[in-house]
Amino acid sequence: MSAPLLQITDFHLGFRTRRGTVQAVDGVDLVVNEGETVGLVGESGCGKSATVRSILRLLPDKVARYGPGEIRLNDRNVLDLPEAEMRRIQGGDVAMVFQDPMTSLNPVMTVGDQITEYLAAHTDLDRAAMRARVIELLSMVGIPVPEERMTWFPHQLSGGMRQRVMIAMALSCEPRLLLADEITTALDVTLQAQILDLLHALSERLNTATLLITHDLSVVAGMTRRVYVMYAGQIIEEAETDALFAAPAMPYTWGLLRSAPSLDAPLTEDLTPIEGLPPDLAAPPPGCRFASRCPYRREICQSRMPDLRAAPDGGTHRVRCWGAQDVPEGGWLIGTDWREDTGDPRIVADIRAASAMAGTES
Ligand SMILES: Nc1ncnc2c1ncn2[C@@H]1O[C@H](COP(=O)(O)OP(=O)(O)OP(=O)(O)O)[C@@H](O)[C@H]1O
Repeated sequence: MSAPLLQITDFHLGFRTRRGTVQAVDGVDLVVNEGETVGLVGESGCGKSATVRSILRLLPDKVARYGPGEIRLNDRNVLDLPEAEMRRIQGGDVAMVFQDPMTSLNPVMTVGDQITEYLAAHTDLDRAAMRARVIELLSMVGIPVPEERMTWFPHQLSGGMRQRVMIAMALSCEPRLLLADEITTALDVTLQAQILDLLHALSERLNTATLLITHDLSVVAGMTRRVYVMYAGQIIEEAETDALFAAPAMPYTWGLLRSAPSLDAPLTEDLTPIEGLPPDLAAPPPGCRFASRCPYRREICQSRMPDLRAAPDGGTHRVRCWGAQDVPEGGWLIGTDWREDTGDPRIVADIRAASAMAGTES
């Protein structure tokens, strides 16, 4: 069997700060296969961006310390590649789209010139062919009258249009892997759905694998087949997306589901945020990193870190939680029905609704 397109193995990343090393990524394993769309979900500050930017080595050299661990792209460890080779990969095999197109687009260049410049750096098309390609790309992402819009500056376009331009640019060289970091966070709900639909359609058409990074679990429903949930620098749960929605095995994931707006709930319904704050990554606690916020914590949770192991529903579902593992050290603290034991029918109903949504749309 050939190696996965992207294989991250026991990857660590530290930031040097005056307070010591902030261990932003702490032993992450993650795989994206050719043509596959995978989600990476977690609250702000959990290390999603740090993980994803490490794939292209985009973090500031002065403060970032990569490793130990490996990030293999096409079976080559990017952490060992020379700078020139990394530049070839950026925008070639791998492209990235960020949350805020205004900071990624040049405000004093027309969008047409920016895409042309990108194409010139990565292809050997002549000027006429590049112009035709720019028009084709803009119309591919649904920008009307592309011949005219390519002469516009970023500030003349709406937020949704700017995000479409970024997607056009990222896909212009038909990358094998697209890294999409919170690309819909700044958009309203209707635009979010449009951009996600567009990305879904284009990545299928071009057979581009996508790593979709978001703090919002509802974004991955219907978009991804598999999802990784990250917390305080670690993967704490991974599963097929519909399995995760049907039976989140870790109280943190369950909390994320409760705090995400459910598409069919009335707008007046309160969301339930997860109480408390993540730990300081410069001095993480010895046990489970979610323990201080977890309503189900026991002694072992605070003193010993659980490994990522098979979840109760089996298959490829894995979870880093003492309460959801069948282990002699103290598993089944919570019991298999703990999600329903809370007596809050709304929570269970929400999980079921989300699961049904994932089931119908995946
Ligand atoms: N340049 C830096 N120097 C020091 N610490 C940093 C730096 N960049 C990020 N961090 C820290 O690393 C941790 C992970 O940050 P990261 O940006 O990867 O999180 P995230 O999950 O992507 O959140 P967000 O969605 O808000 O970007 C955080 O604790 C953050 O404060």
